[in-house]
Amino acid sequence: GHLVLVSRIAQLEVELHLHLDGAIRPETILYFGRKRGVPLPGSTVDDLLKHVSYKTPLTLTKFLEKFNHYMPAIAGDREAVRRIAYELVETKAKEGVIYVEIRYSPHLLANCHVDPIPWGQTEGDLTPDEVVNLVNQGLQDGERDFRIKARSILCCMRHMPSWSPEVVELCKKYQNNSVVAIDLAGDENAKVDNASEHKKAYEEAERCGIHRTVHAGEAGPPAMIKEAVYLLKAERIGHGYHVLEDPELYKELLRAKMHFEVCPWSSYLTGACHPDFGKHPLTQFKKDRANYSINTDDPLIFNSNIDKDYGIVKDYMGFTEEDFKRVNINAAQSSFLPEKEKQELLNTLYAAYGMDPSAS
Ligand SMILES: O=c1[nH]cnc2c1ncn2[C@@H]1O[C@H](CO)[C@@H](O)[C@H]1O
Repeated sequence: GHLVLVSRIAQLEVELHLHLDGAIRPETILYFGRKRGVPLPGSTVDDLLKHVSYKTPLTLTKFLEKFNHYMPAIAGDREAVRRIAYELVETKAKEGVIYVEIRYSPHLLANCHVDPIPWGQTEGDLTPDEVVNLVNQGLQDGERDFRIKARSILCCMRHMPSWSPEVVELCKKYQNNSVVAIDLAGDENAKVDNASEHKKAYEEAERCGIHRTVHAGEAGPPAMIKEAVYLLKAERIGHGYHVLEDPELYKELLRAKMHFEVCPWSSYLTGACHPDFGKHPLTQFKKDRANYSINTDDPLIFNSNIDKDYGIVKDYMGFTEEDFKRVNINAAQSSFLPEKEKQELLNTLYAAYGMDPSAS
């Protein structure tokens, strides 16, 4: 009878690590490819996904090449940039996410005032600044229509230190107008000459009260995490799996309650972790009651959604409903929202989870 309806605890989620350009609907890529006459590797959703998504581990470097297949259809188009942001909020709302931080590189969606112009585009008139404006509009329209909260994080790219000064300037210009933080994404094993530009950008972010996260220790060694924390003053670590190879550092970060943005299915497909989920760093994080969230990362390329990642940790790592509550409370606590909004988010979760706020 009707009692069955209450048997499943309504699980509301908080997602902190999600790439806008790794979460585009294939239908939207096909639409803009056709509309703009940009050739794509397939003309149906299935064909396109055959090239863009995959099921067995690649290297991080090979995974990052997947973006080449479809970004030319989206980058440089105002309507497309605004729409992918809007649609991602809709997708997340349908998955039960009530607060999401969406990250992207403004430069990788632009076709002017960016050097080099990405994806082999011819020069146009969409600047990184206007990209941020368009994404903000999409996110804000999505928040209104789908009644969840969405904020954004602007990415510096490891291999493009020359873009980083503008990334932090855009964070400042749009601070708390959707934008809450700066990130450093891309291939952490790539050799970079001008890495001091990243450091300068992060110093400026700290000076201006802009929150900081860094992709580190995903495919790279624990030294990258050290650098992220102590040099770049990261408040959260994107992935961070390889922290376990430096027990001293791990102990320090546990003590400091450093937040790890864990992406289970992503970590399998990028070859970041041992393919046996029973040996995944998350099992250790769980034992140690570390501070972490569970995230999808690039659901287009990983052909996934939040249920996939929750399913993996439930089936292979023994996560229970109670564990998921704690994960999401930690995520909310480590979110980059201003204090008052963070409290509101926490209160919403406590109420939904039937928890006493003072008991956590
Ligand atoms: O798992 C990841 N590790 C490192 N970089 C990534 C990952 N997923 C996406 N990006 C990079 O971040 C850019 C901005 O969103 C993407 O274009 C991609 O190059």
